[in-house]
Amino acid sequence: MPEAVMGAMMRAAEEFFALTADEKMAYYSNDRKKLPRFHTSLRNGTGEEVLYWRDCLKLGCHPPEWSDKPRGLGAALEPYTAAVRAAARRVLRLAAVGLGLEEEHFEGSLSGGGMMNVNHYPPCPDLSLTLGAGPHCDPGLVTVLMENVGGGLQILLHGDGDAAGGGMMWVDVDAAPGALVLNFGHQMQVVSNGRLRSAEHRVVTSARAGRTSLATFVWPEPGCTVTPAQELVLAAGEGPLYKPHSYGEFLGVYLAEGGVKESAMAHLKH
Ligand SMILES: O=C(O)CCC(=O)C(=O)O
Ligand SMILES: [Fe+2]
Repeated sequence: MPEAVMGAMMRAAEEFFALTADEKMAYYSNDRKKLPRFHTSLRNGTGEEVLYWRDCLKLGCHPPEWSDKPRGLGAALEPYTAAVRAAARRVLRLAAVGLGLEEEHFEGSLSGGGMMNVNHYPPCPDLSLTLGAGPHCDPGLVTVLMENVGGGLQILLHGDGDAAGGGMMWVDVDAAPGALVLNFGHQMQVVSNGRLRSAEHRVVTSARAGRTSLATFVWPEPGCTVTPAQELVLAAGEGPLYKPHSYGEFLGVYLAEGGVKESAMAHLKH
């Protein structure tokens, strides 16, 4: 992806979070369906042991639109979204071939939807009290992530079950400067009938520096019915692990469940 396209988008995101609180709050809403929407501190509530320190601007990508301050955001959004979708399409074609499916399997309405999280995690003086974002999987097919400061994103590794903690541990995603990070979401696990798993991830805070990240989600159109790929189900003779479902309906359930992998996937299992 052209560095100028990535740089302009990141600068615009940083400028948004540098606006006054009043300017940002013009977009504040608790209505999960609204776009664009500014919100803060994922799942912060009473009785939780950890506080989530994140501000987030949620943007629609179809079409990408922004006409307010900062002006650079409106100009940067379209070329960035187009480049990200092109990168995601390449990865989806490779994934399809790797799974033994037609190269075009994910094209069309299966990958025709999406949106973007523009995230900002302020620096935090006491890391034991906060997370940037709690453990979750993304709901769609693939997420393309760009960050301005390395470090913060962690992924849950599933070991062999012998190690302490049941073989699970959080590991840092150590991306090279300027690299994009891609992770699969729930719908990839469904289509691949469990061969490619949705990746559980979280974000830890830093005492030194704030961090801005852009997560662009590529997912099915809301009216699309998602099923495990027939070829995979038949080839393995194993039966479909997941039920056919409307993506729009699943997204409603996912948002209500707060991103916990088991409860979201329980709605899809046969
Ligand atoms: O900031 C990050 O590295 C991850 C953000 C994320 O997981 C999300 O927006 O879904
Ligand atoms: Fe995520």
